[in-house]
Amino acid sequence: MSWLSGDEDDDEDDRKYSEYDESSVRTRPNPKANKPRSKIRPEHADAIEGRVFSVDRGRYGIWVAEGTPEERQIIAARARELGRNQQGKVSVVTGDWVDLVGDTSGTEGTLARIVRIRERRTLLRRSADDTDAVERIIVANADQMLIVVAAADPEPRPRLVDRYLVAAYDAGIDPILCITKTDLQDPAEFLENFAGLEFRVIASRSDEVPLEQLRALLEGHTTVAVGHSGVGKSTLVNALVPDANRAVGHVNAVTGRGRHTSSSTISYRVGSGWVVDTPGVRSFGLGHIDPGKILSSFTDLALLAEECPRGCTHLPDAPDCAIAEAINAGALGDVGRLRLDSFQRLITTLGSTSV
Ligand SMILES: Nc1nc2c(ncn2[C@@H]2O[C@H](COP(=O)(O)OP(=O)(O)OP(=O)(O)O)[C@@H](O)[C@H]2O)c(=O)[nH]1
Ligand SMILES: [Zn+2]
Repeated sequence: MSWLSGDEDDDEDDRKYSEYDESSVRTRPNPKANKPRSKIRPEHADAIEGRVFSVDRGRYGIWVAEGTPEERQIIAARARELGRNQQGKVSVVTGDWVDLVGDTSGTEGTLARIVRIRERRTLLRRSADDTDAVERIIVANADQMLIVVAAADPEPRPRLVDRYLVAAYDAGIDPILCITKTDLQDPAEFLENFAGLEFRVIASRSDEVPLEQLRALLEGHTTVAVGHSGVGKSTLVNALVPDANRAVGHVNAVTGRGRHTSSSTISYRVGSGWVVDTPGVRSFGLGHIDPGKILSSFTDLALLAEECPRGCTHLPDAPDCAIAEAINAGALGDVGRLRLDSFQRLITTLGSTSV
């Protein structure tokens, strides 16, 4: 865990955390890096690509030619040829890169067709609850998760943050923790819960939103924002996104539909980055998650686990767990114990018995 700050005074903290802070420098500077490439098949060779920013009852709002003079928003529907998979219709979700044919002019009243979904780089999913193995996709191609939690009012719950972390690690998405309402409470004590984890932390208060730091974090990335109701997520997004950038407004003007009635996400453009807000996501079940993937997000622990007995749970009561043995022998220094504790807490979150 590392604090992010524009403040020079924090150099000391940076040094303190630097030994286990490798993930915070794992940035992806190339703004196009989260755009998966795939070969255009011969059919629809004239298709153009675009990125889905809204989903509303079978109509998809799509940005095309982003960052060029031809940049525009268009509305599209699914082409029949998109087909079905075992779960039913192949779904197009916010964040998907798609290939489009038909009228792609973006002129009012026109409709393009989505003929292909490009390979997804990440997929953030949830189940209705922890026992439900049916997964729902929240967003495709996000590479960061902004976990918004209030320092107080509502009282922060470490277990809830754990759940978001599990979902992020499972999806291969970098978590960032944003603590709001720091005017009400010093978040230091709460943050001790995460001392063994590698993620970036940013503090915010509504009278002093750290806009520059946030914009720098979001630039060039697709960031999905999650948080419990009342934590101040809207306040944060409102400060970050002037009304004019709200992509969703344009779609409503074209379709004449009510404001994001049935969509559970709303996307905003911030510089060359995207923020996908999830106000409609009420629960975050983890029934679909594979605990093995959580371990692989802890690369240092995963390496030690190679020596574990088959079927090792890596939990405190696991006999001969090689991770625990190595850490007790000082393998990862002082932070090793904290990391193992955090990892164990996360997999216990899943109620899993085997990793
Ligand atoms: N003291 C303090 N209050 C804040 C801060 N940020 C937001 N609030 C207040 O907290 C309440 C909830 O803020 P919202 O931004 O609506 O929270 P939200 O997470 O979007 O919640 P939902 O709209 O329910 O999803 C509002 O009354 C805000 O004025 C902050 O930094 N400090
Ligand atoms: Zn083990």
